[in-house]
This record gives sequence, structure tokens and C-alpha cells, in this order.
Amino acid sequence: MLEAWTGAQIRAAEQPWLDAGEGDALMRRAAHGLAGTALALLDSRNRPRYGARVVAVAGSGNNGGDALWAAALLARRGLKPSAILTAGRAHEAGLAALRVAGGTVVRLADEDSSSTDGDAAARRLLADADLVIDGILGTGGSGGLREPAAGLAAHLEDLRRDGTVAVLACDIPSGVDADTGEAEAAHVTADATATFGGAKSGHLAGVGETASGALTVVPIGIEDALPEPDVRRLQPADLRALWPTPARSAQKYSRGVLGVIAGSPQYPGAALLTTAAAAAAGVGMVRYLGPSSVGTLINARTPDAVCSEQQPGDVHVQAWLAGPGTNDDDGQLDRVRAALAAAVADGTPAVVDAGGMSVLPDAGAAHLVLTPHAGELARLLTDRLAASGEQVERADVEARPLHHARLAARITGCTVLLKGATTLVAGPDGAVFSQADATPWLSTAGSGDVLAGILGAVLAGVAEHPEPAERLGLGGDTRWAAAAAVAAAIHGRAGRLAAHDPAGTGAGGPLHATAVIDATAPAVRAVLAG
Ligand SMILES: NC(=O)C1=CN([C@@H]2O[C@H](COP(=O)(O)OP(=O)(O)OC[C@H]3O[C@@H](n4cnc5c(N)ncnc54)[C@H](O)[C@@H]3O)[C@@H](O)[C@H]2O)[C@@H](O)CC1
Ligand SMILES: [K+]
Repeated sequence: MLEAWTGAQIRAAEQPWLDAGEGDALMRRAAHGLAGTALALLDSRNRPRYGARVVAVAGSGNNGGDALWAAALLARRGLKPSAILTAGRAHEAGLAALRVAGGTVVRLADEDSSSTDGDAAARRLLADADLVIDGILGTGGSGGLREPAAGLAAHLEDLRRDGTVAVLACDIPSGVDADTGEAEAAHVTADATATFGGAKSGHLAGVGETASGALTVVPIGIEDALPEPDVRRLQPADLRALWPTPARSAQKYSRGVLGVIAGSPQYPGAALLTTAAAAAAGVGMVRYLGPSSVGTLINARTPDAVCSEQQPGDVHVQAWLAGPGTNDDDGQLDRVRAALAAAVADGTPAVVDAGGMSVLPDAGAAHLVLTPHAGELARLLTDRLAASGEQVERADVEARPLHHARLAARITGCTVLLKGATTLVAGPDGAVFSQADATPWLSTAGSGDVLAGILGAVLAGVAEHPEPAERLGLGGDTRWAAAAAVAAAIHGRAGRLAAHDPAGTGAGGPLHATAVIDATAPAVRAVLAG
């Protein structure tokens, strides 16, 4: 599991070492890890190390100190170091080390300075650089980059996009909030980030996720002092442990029955996709409740689904999937309401997707997993905050995804899975998961229905088997958020397979929602095979 903490949590874990006067030792370890990551980044681009020009861009704090020390260390490996100072002050020992290593130093003009010689010299250094280490701001930064650093960062991004320079962020790309991944204004975008002691939540959400590039966590000795993580990301081994794999004695009922209330004669597609996806994910059995005309269509694609016009109270299921493609005309929304009320009362987990979110019970529960995209989450929050008159727009959710997912979980009392390039899952108990397994090709109609089906299958499978989650320290209500993260990861991986985009970079080509369904079982097999 990749675990991440807030800046304050990391600082608290460092404090005993600082109190004991061992701050320098922590910085030395950080700088060594940073220098090692710099060499690996050059190697990955087939750039020779010897004679490579490395520029440390350093602000006033310890983040700049790390960068200056790393540049000095790299001089011993044959690189040519220099530094651009963005503030009036710089870390003294780091700066001294860089000078001893033969590095030139230029300082950007601040608002009070009339000379801009430093700015021109800084741009010349960047133009000649093979590698830039961004040490402008770390966990002590607040409020985004200001001038003159902001202008320099914009110039650096032009050079990075052209491929002339590789950018390595020290701890966190400067200007990105280490706790939230938000960036109000200018920020650095990095090809890679070396972070110290533990990942920061800001690496796994929002702008911070994309701005960080490839993340390396450098241990500095404080790790045992870290508390429960703020954000988690499940890795393949975790997915393997959490996937509802059948026991030898399993039969369809012990594996879980999923009740699906989706689709309508007008919009049957959602019913077809959700039921087929749940079946492909290996649920014990799918029970579809809805109009018989839709049931007939479902059985043409998924003959194993049991379809009827029964009501939720007539059947016994281990999980519900309620909402996609439903409307008021044919009684489907009444079924959704009844299923969700029963789910809250009897503890049966439920996926609440699309139209289901408009008939959510006032008092939710962690075992109800809502699956909004940014626009739906904005609407849900605006509805719930109507009394205060607060309006939430889609753009607000996109700019502050972690904040809004957490807010929605708190207000609704439900687990909230916010769909996006990176999927965030927030539980009402405060647990957060961030999964980045997807491919941009997944942004297509029907993709969300497939996710809902996979999630329904996972919830039905884990409903009566909490042990694997407990073994990973994800017990109690956190297990519902973990189940949602598992489903998001498998959906993303199926998408990558279907698009032939193994790394999720956008390589490969288009996919159709049904291709994602067909790739679901192979994605699960690949995870289980390790
Ligand atoms: N505390 C420790 O023991 C360790 C810290 N380390 C490094 O130290 C960093 C944290 O160091 P600091 O606490 O000095 O914080 P930073 O280096 O992030 O910078 C803080 C300084 O920047 C100024 N500042 C804040 N926001 C600004 C803005 N928007 N524009 C311009 N200036 C701004 C502050 O006034 C302060 O002087 C970590 O990210 C990590 O890189 C590592 O060396 C490992 C050990
Ligand atoms: K930085």
C-alpha cells in the first residue's frame, strides 16, 4: 500500500529528531535520496551523467537546503552544479556546500531590486541545464508561487515541455499544497519527485498528482513515528488480498447475490452494462429488478442474470446496485428508494449511482457507496448545502477534489467515490483512498455503468467477509471505502487492457464500454496472478 501523510503529520514525526539536534542528519539522508533520484532520472533519459548540468532552484527554507546539498553531492559524481536562489535568504550550509563543490550561484531580482542581471543569468542557466532540481518550496510553502519564482517556474515548464530539461521536484512540486494537491496559482510541474519520510497527500490528489510525475519515497529514519496515513493507494498486492476470491466450499449464495435496479424502457443501456459488468467481475449471482422489456434485453447479453419485476422487499441480496438509467415513469425510482431505505436499515451495502443519488435517504451510512463524477458531486453538494445558500460548481470540485469528496462523505454520511482521471474515495470515518489505475480512453459513455457493476460485485463479495480488509488494517467502516478503491482499480486496469495502454499514459486507442466489460475478468486474473 502506498501511504501518504499531511505536511503537519510528517513534521510531527520529524520533531523528536529535530529536538535531539539531528535535523542535519535528516537533511543529509534526504539530499542523498534526492541525488540518487536525479541520477536515475538522467539514466532513464539516456543522458550521460558526466558533465551533465544540474541546476538547484532554491527558496529560503529547508526544501532549498535539500536541493543545494543534492547538487553539491552530484558534483562528486561528475555533474556540473549551479544554483538559482529565488529568495533573499538561502539555506546557509547547503549554499556553502554548493560553492565548495564549484557551483555558480545567481539570485533572482526581488521586488526591491532594480537590477535584473540575475534573472537573465538564471534563464541562461536553465537554457543550458540537463536537470533542474526544484527546491523553491516544500511542506512549509503556503499559497502558491509568487514572483519572481512564479515567472521562473513558467519559463521552466516551457523548457520541460520542449524536452530540453528534466525537472525533479524536491519533496513536492513547488506551489502545490502538500496536504491537498491543490495549486491556487503558479506551480512547478515535475517529471519526477523524490519525497522524504513518506509520501504527502498532495502527491495523490488534484493538480499535485499530475505535477509530481514519477514518485520516489526516500526513507529518512522517521517512518516508525508516523501515524495512521491520511490517504492510501492500493497496490497490486493489496488488490490481490482484498479481491473476493471464492473459498473451496463456495457456492453462488456464499459468493454474494447482487440486486440491480437500473435502466428503464427508455434507457435500457445502463441496465445491460451494469449487469454484464457485475457478472464479468464474478459475482455469485445477479438479480435484476425492473420492467420485463428491459429484463429480456439483459438476458440476451447476460443469460445468467435472473430478471423479474419484483420489489426489493421480495428478494434477499448481499448488495444493491441502484440508480443508473432509472426514471420516475416506470416505478424504477420507487424500487431504488425502497432498496436504499432497506439497505440503511439492515446494513446491506449498496452502490448508489446516477439517478439514485437524487433519492438518497437523509441519514446515510458508510456501506452506501455513492459514485458521482465532478458534475454530479457539485449538484449533490449544492442540494445538501441549499440552506446555507452555498453553490458548488463542477470546476470547484475539479480544483479541490480531495476537499469536496471528504465534504460529501461528511455531509451525506456515505462513502463517496469521486470519478476522475484519479479516483478518490472518501469514507465518513475520514479514510481516503486515491487510485490512479485508469487510462484517458476510459472517459467514454457507459464507462461509469461498468464501474458501478464491478463495484456491486465487490460489495456483494465482501459483504459477509470482512477479514481480508481487517488483516490490512482497513476494518470497520473503512472496508467499504477499501472495496470501492478495489473496484476503481480493477475498472482502471480493465480499461488499460481494453485500450492497449499498459501504463495509462494515453497510449493505445479507443475502447467501448463493452470492451471494458470483456477485459474485466482478464484484469482480475492478472491481479490475482501477481
Ligand atoms: N524538517 C526536517 O527535519 C526536514 C525537512 N526537510 C525538507 O524541508 C522542507 C520543509 O522545510 P521548511 O519548513 O523550511 O519549509 P520550505 O522549505 O517549504 O519553505 C519555507 C519558507 O518559505 C517561505 N514561504 C512559504 N510560502 C511561501 C510562498 N508562497 N512564496 C514564497 N515563500 C514562501 C516561508 O516564509 C519559509 O521561509 C521539506 O519539504 C523537506 O524538503 C528534509 O530536509 C528532511 C528533514
Ligand atoms: K519543491
